[in-house]
Amino acid sequence: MYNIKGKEKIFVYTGPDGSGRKTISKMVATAFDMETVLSYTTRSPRHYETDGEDYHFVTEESFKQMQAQEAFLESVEIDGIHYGIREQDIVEAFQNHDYVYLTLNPEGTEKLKTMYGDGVVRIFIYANRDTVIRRQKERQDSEEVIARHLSHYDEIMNYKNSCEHAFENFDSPQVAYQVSELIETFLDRDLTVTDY
Ligand SMILES: Nc1nc2c(ncn2[C@@H]2O[C@H](COP(=O)(O)OP(=O)(O)O)[C@@H](O)[C@H]2O)c(=O)[nH]1
Ligand SMILES: Nc1ncnc2c1ncn2[C@@H]1O[C@H](COP(=O)(O)OP(=O)(O)O)[C@@H](O)[C@H]1O
Repeated sequence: MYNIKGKEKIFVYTGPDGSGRKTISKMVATAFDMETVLSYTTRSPRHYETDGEDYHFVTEESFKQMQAQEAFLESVEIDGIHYGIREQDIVEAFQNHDYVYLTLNPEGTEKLKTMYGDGVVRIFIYANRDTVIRRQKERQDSEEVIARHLSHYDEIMNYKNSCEHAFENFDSPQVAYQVSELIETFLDRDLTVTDY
């Protein structure tokens, strides 16, 4: 297991699918020196996804091989699909950045929290059921994918109160601003005032 050092933090975005976790996390990351680590998954890419940009899409066989080599820091199976974060990717991300962010389901989030304690900050992003349905329809997820995601909605919402921070995502620029303010509080800035 990778040992988190000094100022290093893992910000984990969790919450219901379609609530806007990835959208918010990307908006926030533009303002800070933080990097994400893509998961490996055995599911096929959706029409709006690209290998190496959204996920590393791999076969069942390669995933199993990676598991056998204990390559994953954390991995889960959701509805028969495997997802995992490769430990070496985390090691490399921390070589150049103090902050790494991930988008995980509550099970994976909880595993990382147990491993790293204060090194992990959980940011729960949510929206009501109708809104997540509408957003998934807008990004043209299939009825089957939407139904699968909705079957987890209530259970995922139950995780909200366990997280350090929770934001309802109506207006993404506003939420991104609020999350950025939160991340600011972790920055170890030199607060000397300079007159120009
Ligand atoms: N624990 C864990 N969860 C993951 C990982 N990669 C993705 N997830 C989460 O797994 C859930 C299911 O993902 P999926 O249905 O493919 O929807 P997606 O969020 O649009 O990719 C989502 O909540 C993802 O954020 C991972 O490596 N580990
Ligand atoms: N505040 C918002 N208002 C309207 N649409 C949004 C908002 N936040 C995200 N979206 C859109 O909703 C969809 C789901 O967002 P995404 O970030 O992919 O969710 P998640 O990562 O939680 O599954 C995307 O098409 C995204 O552009």
